[in-house]
Amino acid sequence: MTEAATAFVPGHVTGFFSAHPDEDPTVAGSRGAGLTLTDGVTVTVRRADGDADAPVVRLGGSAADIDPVDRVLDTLRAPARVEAETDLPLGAGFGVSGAAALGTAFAANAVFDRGLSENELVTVAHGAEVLSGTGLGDVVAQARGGIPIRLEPGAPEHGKLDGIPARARVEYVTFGELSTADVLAGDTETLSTAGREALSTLVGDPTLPTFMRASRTFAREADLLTEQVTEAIRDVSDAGGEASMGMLGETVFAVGTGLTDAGYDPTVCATHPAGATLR
Ligand SMILES: Nc1ncnc2c1ncn2[C@@H]1O[C@H](COP(=O)(O)OP(=O)(O)OP(=O)(O)O)[C@@H](O)[C@H]1O
Ligand SMILES: CC(C)(CO)[C@@H](O)C(=O)[O-]
Repeated sequence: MTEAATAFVPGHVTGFFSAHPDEDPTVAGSRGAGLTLTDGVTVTVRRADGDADAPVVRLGGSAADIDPVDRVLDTLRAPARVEAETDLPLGAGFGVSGAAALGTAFAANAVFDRGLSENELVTVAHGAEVLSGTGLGDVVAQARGGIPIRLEPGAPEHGKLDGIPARARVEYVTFGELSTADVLAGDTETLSTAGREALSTLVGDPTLPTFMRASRTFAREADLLTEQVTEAIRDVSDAGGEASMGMLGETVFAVGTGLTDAGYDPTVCATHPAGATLR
């Protein structure tokens, strides 16, 4: 009997997206594109030890409420404790909740011997994330790795993914949080129109420079930019680099040394070459 299992899930920063709600959470999702990151979330699932007072989920050592993680445990009928560790900022557009859900699915399947396939586990985590309102496309992107292009929304049996064949150093700074649940619960028509245009631009030229340009146009047209984010993107541009806003957070990400060259002190990572894995 396995007592514990650990999974690693890359972070995912969305550059642009369109929202595609549906009553069926495996059909619901987003189209768009983003970067998966070597900075991610390490998730350990352990069989519950019978201490009813112990928190089910810990994030960075403290008790945490991550709704999609609870849903994954329910779906997999897994009486477990979950420990998530990450260096990524929370609530700032790095897909921490999706990563925690996907890592929980992979690790709980191993611990409780549930016998599900990767696509099935991605479907469980994607559905949990959609029902929680915390994301639409992070889970499928994090399961793929690299630089995913989400051509069709939804879990694996409905969604369709492609990718940009490139690798890059990635820099980021975060000025604050943006509530994904609030944005997704509001009127998403304007942002989705901008997201569809950005996707057609990227599909015509699936390269990193076009991804960065399409993401900047999206952020502007979707009306999501804040003053600090606008200023940082402009600074990077003035220094000859490429940056955009991480959806959905008050986050700026750049490829190469864009933020450093502009005088910022960013966190540095890289695009992640592969998707979520058990350790
Ligand atoms: N101080 C905190 N701020 C924000 N979230 C926190 C905090 N502490 C714990 N959390 C939990 O961490 C998770 C962060 O995930 P959330 O969906 O808010 O953002 P994200 O996944 O990092 O970004 P996004 O969905 O915008 O890509 C949430 O489920 C939240 O419950
Ligand atoms: C909605 C979203 C931007 C939240 O991080 C992400 O899940 C996405 O790209 O679908």
